[in-house]
Amino acid sequence: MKLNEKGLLVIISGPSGVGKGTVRRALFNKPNHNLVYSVSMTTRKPRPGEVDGVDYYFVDRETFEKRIAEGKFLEWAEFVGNYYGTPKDIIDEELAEGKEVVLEIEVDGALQIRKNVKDAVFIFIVPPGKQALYDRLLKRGTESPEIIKQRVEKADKEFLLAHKYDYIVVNDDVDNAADRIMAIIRAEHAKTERSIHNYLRMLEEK
Ligand SMILES: Nc1nc2c(ncn2[C@@H]2O[C@H](COP(=O)(O)OP(=O)(O)O)[C@@H](O)[C@H]2O)c(=O)[nH]1
Ligand SMILES: Nc1ncnc2c1ncn2[C@@H]1O[C@H](COP(=O)(O)OP(=O)(O)O)[C@@H](O)[C@H]1O
Repeated sequence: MKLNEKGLLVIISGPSGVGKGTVRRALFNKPNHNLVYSVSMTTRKPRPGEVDGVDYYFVDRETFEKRIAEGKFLEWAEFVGNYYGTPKDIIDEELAEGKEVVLEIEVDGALQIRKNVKDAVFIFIVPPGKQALYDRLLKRGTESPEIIKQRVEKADKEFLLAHKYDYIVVNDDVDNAADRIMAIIRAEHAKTERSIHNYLRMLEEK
């Protein structure tokens, strides 16, 4: 029985260092899901251990700007000195296949999608306290103190837009946060319009 013919965009945002990547990896390790991760394109330099095509598509500014001009992004934004964008073509294919496509993106980009896409659920991840952001970025050790400062300052502005999201998830414990996101995705699938659409398709296939 195929009940998820109609794809869903799952937008996960939240300030740098809140644990988006960590929670997303825990989410993908859960059993029985139909999730795929949308690999973004960025002009940021790879961190040690990051793999091109897995964590991001790493490109230079010229390549990124050419892609903007060609309309190749579902959304894009500049974040603390670098471009980040969601490649469009692959997402269209995955949604048509009924997949749940997870985007881990910052607030400007999420709000662009809010305007243009109907089948999307918006989740904002918050830390258990303000100091936690700074502590987590420091512990991760991938950014210089100056960039950490800029990212934490940026977080204050991002919090002001959190009310535009459908759900807030506190990342106190990674596994609990991933469970809550999975519950949100399940609930989204059971919404009437989506369920009726999928149910009728299922009857047609019989
Ligand atoms: N708008 C937009 N933001 C993105 C995209 N990919 C990543 N981001 C966001 O850009 C910000 C910086 O990402 P990154 O440099 O990897 O730092 P990290 O989130 O602290 O690991 C984060 O908020 C990401 O969620 C994208 O395709 N579009
Ligand atoms: N619930 C949590 N409790 C403690 N540390 C966490 C938690 N979630 C993530 N971290 C740590 O915080 C740091 C930032 O997490 P990361 O997933 O890279 O954040 P983001 O992708 O939002 O920038 C990492 O070192 C990660 O191990």
